[in-house]
Amino acid sequence: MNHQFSPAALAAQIQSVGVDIEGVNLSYGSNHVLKDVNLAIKPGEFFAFLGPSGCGKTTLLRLIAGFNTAQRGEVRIGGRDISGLPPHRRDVGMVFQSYALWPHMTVRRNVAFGLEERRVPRAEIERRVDAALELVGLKHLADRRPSQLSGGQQQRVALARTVVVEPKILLLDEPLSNLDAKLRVQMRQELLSLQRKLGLTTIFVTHDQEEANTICDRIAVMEDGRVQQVGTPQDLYDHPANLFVAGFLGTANVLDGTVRDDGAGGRAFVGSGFTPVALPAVEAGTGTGGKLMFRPQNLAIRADGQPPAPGHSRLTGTVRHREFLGASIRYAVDVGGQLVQVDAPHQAGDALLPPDAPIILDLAADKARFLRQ
Ligand SMILES: Nc1ncnc2c1ncn2[C@@H]1O[C@H](COP(=O)(O)OP(=O)(O)OP(=O)(O)O)[C@@H](O)[C@H]1O
Repeated sequence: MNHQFSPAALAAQIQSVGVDIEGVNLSYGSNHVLKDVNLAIKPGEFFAFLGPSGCGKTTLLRLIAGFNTAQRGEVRIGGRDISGLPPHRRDVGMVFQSYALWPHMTVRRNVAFGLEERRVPRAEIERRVDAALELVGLKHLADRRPSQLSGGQQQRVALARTVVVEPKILLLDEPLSNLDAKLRVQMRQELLSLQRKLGLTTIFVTHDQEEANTICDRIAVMEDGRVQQVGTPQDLYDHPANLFVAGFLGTANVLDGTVRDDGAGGRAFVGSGFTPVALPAVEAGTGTGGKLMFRPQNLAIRADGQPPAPGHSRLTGTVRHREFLGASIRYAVDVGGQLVQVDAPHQAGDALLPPDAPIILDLAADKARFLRQ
């Protein structure tokens, strides 16, 4: 192997491979934790497992790493079934929430450790460690111990230590959760730029939708051991498959109602406190009950007397409370006994609506989604 031992050469050594998870079921005793999980992660993709605490994200990640065993199903890396392989033969690098650095070793020795275990020649170790430290911007701190580093720097050491052995897949288990809010934002951009430089297929576990949205190409939203939906952040936000996904990726307004004929050969959603909302693409028979989901920014406040704009439904309600957010005001509005949130853009000098004020809202019908559950 002709290593140049620069960050670019380290990147060139990494081959992007895909990860396929098929029909995976895993139980701890009677606790069925992963339920028929199927996922196809593409080579070079930055992919997130996103979901609330206890939904099985870490269990799935550890299954890929080889620390857990499924009762049913298969995991393939680069097309090869790795279910029978122990962790050290899977070419998988994992970064833990706690970093798991050796406290008695310098940064350099921490990063070198995996290469020493693999009995890589000393001179090659030195050069590869230099390249990995340069990649994460820590060459100047190579002789410090972990306790002499900030949280963000320790995180970078953990990353350097993982990528220096040139894994095929990088697994990150809530890697930013021990950092303060400002550093978390900075580190997520660093993670993204490192991942792009290396082109390394990366799976990132998080319960923080903003983190997943800002850095990941695609996200699998998980709930109670099942994958609810897979898509780009924008897909999931704009076209959630169900109420769980809608509510997990941002604020979701939900109105109860029923599908009815609109009298012109189409369908409309009908309920209390709003005029019928056209549902042009919905495949639900008349009389089907369901929910209409839309975002706070899909509503516009109208002055009394203005007719609804074309393609809009009219909602009438009462302001219950408001939050001043600077650039906008979020009003919580009672519409026919159901609470709806609306974001109104704010300019200096604008008057705010007080609690108990009547309010008229227009909903852009093409932004609303009919959901059966
Ligand atoms: N080693 C284990 N033995 C028994 N049960 C476990 C074990 N590890 C996890 N569990 C259980 O499996 C379920 C899923 O846990 P997991 O850690 O995968 O969730 P998670 O989505 O990663 O949550 P968090 O965000 O809190 O880490 C939980 O009910 C948990 O209690």
